[in-house]
Amino acid sequence: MLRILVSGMVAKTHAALNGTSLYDLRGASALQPLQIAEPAGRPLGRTTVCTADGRVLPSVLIIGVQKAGTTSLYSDMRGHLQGFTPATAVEAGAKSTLVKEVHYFDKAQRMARKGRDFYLAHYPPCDAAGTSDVYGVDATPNYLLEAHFVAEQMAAFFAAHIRSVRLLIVLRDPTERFASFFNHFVHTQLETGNGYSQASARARTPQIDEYARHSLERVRLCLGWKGITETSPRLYELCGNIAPALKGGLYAQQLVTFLRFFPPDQMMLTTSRSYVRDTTRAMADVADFLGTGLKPASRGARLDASRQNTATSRGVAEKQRLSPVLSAELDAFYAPHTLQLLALLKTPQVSGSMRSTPFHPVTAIDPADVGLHGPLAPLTRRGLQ
Ligand SMILES: Nc1ncnc2c1ncn2[C@@H]1O[C@H](COP(=O)(O)OS(=O)(=O)O)[C@@H](OP(=O)(O)O)[C@H]1O
Repeated sequence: MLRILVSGMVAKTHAALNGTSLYDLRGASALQPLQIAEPAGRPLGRTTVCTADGRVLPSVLIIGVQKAGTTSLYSDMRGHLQGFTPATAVEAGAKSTLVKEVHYFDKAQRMARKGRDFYLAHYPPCDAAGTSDVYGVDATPNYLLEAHFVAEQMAAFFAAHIRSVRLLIVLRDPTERFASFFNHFVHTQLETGNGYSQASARARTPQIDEYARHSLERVRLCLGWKGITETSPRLYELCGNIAPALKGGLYAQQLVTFLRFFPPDQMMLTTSRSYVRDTTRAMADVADFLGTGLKPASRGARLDASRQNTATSRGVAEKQRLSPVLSAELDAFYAPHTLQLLALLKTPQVSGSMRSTPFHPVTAIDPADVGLHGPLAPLTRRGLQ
């Protein structure tokens, strides 16, 4: 099964590595200027932004990290923040009325075929939403993972109104994230039989160590083809697609890509460990960042810190754990990239304005929360741009 997976990835990756664009968005309505009722370039504030046809413009985007607790964060924000309007599924045939992941900016074909109106149709009319203080939200954690494509599309979509957007990111120890991603993937395959029968999926369930080893091997092969080293900041861009599970933890380059388009004062970071350690504080920080208030705690209401959406919790598949050896190998693989992340967060342009909580100021970040164990090597910004 691993081979089936890998060959699919390779086909995609070859297209990406050869520099060919898989999709052509020219002429798509996705790229036409967005018409907003208010003057362009309004500063960050706490009033609803309405499109010219009277819809709430999504302005709060939880862009990552996939498998870092974004479902809990989204749920807590819905339950505890004032004026927080989730996306509503108005697509014909949609079964649910609430959507966490709209998946627009990461789906080139969807953007090209369905266009901007499809995206905006997920948000309520301003009249219905109330007079002010309403934030449309799109919580699609894949956006950060696919930063090289998404950031530019998103910036083009918001265009002159880019200052209305706030981006939230939860970081997680990349090795832990890798394991969570793997278990999620196995669970999805077993549940849906995606691409092959459930029986055959069960018989061929990949083992997490084998998968990790294979991912590392494939990336190393790619590094050879590309003539770069394992510590290169270009690894994400040049070899990321060859091993999506590994790519997900290369946070520095994902953030750098977004920072090319979005000012850091519109971005807020937290870590899953910090969020779980003190969820109430994290939520207060999110409220502060968005300029909104916390809803008065209703009786029985509680933050969602205990929520787990693992494969095991749904009883579908047993969650696999990495062996200490593979866990250490992944830690070593990620270490230079995490050092780049910490260096990025300490650069004056970023640390001076990015809302990083609860490790504010940025220098107070606990390296262990993002997977760095042991003494820190001197931080370097080299090659980050
Ligand atoms: N409150 C809280 N406390 C501890 N752990 C939590 C919490 N909320 C989410 N999680 C863990 O986060 C993982 C799921 O992350 P996401 O919700 O971002 O997944 S997804 O990308 O939306 O599929 C998944 O991690 P794993 O259990 O390691 O798979 C969840 O268990």
